[in-house]
Amino acid sequence: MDNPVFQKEEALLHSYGGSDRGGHYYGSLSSRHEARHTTRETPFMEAEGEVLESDASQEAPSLNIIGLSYVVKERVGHWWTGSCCRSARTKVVLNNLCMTFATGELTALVGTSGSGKTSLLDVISGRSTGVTTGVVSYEGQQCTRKMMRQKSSYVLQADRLLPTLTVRETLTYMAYLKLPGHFKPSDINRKVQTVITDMGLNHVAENRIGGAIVRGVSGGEKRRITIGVQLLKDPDILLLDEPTSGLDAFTAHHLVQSLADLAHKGKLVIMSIHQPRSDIFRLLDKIAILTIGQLAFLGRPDQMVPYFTSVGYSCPVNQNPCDIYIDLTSVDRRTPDQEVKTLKRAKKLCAAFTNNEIYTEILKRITFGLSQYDSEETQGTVERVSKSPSYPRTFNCLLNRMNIHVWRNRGDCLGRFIFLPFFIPFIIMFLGRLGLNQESIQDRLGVIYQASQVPPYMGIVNGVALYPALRDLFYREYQDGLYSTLTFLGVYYVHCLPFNIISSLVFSGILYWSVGLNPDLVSFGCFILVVVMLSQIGEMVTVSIMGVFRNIQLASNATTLIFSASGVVASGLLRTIENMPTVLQWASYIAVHKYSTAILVGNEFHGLKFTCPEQAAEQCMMKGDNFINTYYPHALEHMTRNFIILGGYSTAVFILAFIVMKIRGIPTLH
Ligand SMILES: Nc1ncnc2c1ncn2[C@@H]1O[C@H](COP(=O)(O)OP(=O)(O)OP(=O)(O)O)[C@@H](O)[C@H]1O
Repeated sequence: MDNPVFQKEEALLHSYGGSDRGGHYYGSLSSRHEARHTTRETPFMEAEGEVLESDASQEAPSLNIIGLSYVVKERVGHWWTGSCCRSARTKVVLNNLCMTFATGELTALVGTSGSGKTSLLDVISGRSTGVTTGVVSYEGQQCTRKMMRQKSSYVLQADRLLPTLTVRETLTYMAYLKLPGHFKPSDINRKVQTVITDMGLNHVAENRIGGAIVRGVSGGEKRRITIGVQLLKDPDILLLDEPTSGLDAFTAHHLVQSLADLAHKGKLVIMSIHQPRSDIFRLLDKIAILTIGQLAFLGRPDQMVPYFTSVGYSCPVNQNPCDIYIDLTSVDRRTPDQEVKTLKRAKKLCAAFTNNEIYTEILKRITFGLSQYDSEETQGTVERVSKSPSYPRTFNCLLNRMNIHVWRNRGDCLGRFIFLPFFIPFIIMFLGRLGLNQESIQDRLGVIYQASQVPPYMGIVNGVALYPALRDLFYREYQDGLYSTLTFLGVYYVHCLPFNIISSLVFSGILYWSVGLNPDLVSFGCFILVVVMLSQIGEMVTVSIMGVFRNIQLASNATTLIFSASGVVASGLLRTIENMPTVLQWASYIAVHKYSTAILVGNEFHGLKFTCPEQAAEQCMMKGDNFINTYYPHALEHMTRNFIILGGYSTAVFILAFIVMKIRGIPTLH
């Protein structure tokens, strides 16, 4: 420990401290030693003596990982046991990794499924959910989640793009969300064009992305767009999880060639890949083989065969070394005997690597890299100050994107405008034109029941059709730190309002005058307002319930049940509320239909006079106001109050959707 450089490194690492949940998400060097899960020792001490002899002309590594362990908790048992009652099993996903990555290099993380490649990228990018110990540093400084989100961009395995937008539109909207507010539209267009050119997307720039039904760009082009989205911010570090998965050999080769070009232009690029073909292998600057969360090799591709040959595993002629050595380090879990045998071999290979001079050189480079930045100015954690776009710009951009998405999607658009009015012919056929005889009282109640039941259902249908795709995109963009949950829900609320107003106007306008409801213009206005509010409430309740149940089917069933129950129990149209059991009478107070029906009944019957056959005059309800006083006693005097409650409902369900999303959190996306 006499070595001055190493002492400084120790001091720097100790000063980081902190826990996984704090501002610094990697533990200190001391916690690394405590949390070590194997008996394998990192030969820091051997490296220490040689640090000052390290070749100073060597390029300083940028991203260093020192003694990184990552532990997650797995819940064991069936879901119905409840998450609180299920026992939790601790799983060590990454075990004491020491790695170094340099700017200007493309490094591939390879290894069999479950070896820890994605988890390592999650930890580096600051998206891990488990407990992390050890140190990740960039340019000599302890990384925080915030810092890594600013400096790095992470391309997930799955493309999450809106199928209705063109390639250029997708990148332009993302540029508005990602780039600082001082970027003018002309700067943004220039930036987007540069990314389109860099990613080789010029020939499809004006094409729609497309989806399962409408054919758009190819799978490889989608991958390039996803990568392009992450390049808009011009990140120092680009992380990619399986960028070639699902691509044919030719497209995969070209994609990796683009990544290598990017790296050679001055970026630090790390990608995970299952089993690179030999043509891809040749494009890599570094390769890391992971197995059982440990490092079996990290070095240049040309070091691989000599290294494995030196530990007793040569590569047959004309074979892809990657295929051979990934298989060699894999654990075969098909039979217990095979598992024991291959696990032993994998552990032996990991231990052998840590005793090899390539590994010692890695440790020297880590220490050398840390010493490069160990100056007064770079002490501590410095986070790049990045100006975000202004709130109105973000809001406007999201709103435009959502509206374009709906307008371009024939199904969503027709759903928004046509579903609600679609009910009109059915209701007209069923009831015909209302007169003012005694039977018309029952018929009017039928129209009121339909007018208060159908709009929330249409809200549910529209919410289920549109919201999930936008929510998936939101999860992705939220993880990139682009905007908040409140902004997303606010934009969704504002975007659906005009659609609900237009469809409610059409629905109410035709229905009201066709069947001949109360011909008073104020009553007509109140009728429209109730229909708009019910549509909006229906859609926002669906959004809230989809926050509770991420399963769309479950959420739509639950929302339908809620509104059915509300209509049956609280409208008073099927059974008078006073005749119901006390518990249901109380429950009706929280049901939206109690207030909407009272408004619609008061609105419809006020001032109407009904005819009555002379012989049955005593059983007749001659005045509409008498009907109101008998069955909805306070409907007229509480009209304003009921409207305020309905307005409060719209706000309450919005707040509920926000709270639910906050409590449920954002799922880890892959
Ligand atoms: N949050 C988590 N909860 C439970 N298990 C986890 C969690 N994160 C990772 N694991 C487990 O850790 C192991 C490594 O997962 P990881 O996704 O990193 O592997 P991988 O090498 O990327 O695999 P693949 O190539 O199949 O994507 C797996 O067994 C996985 O189930």
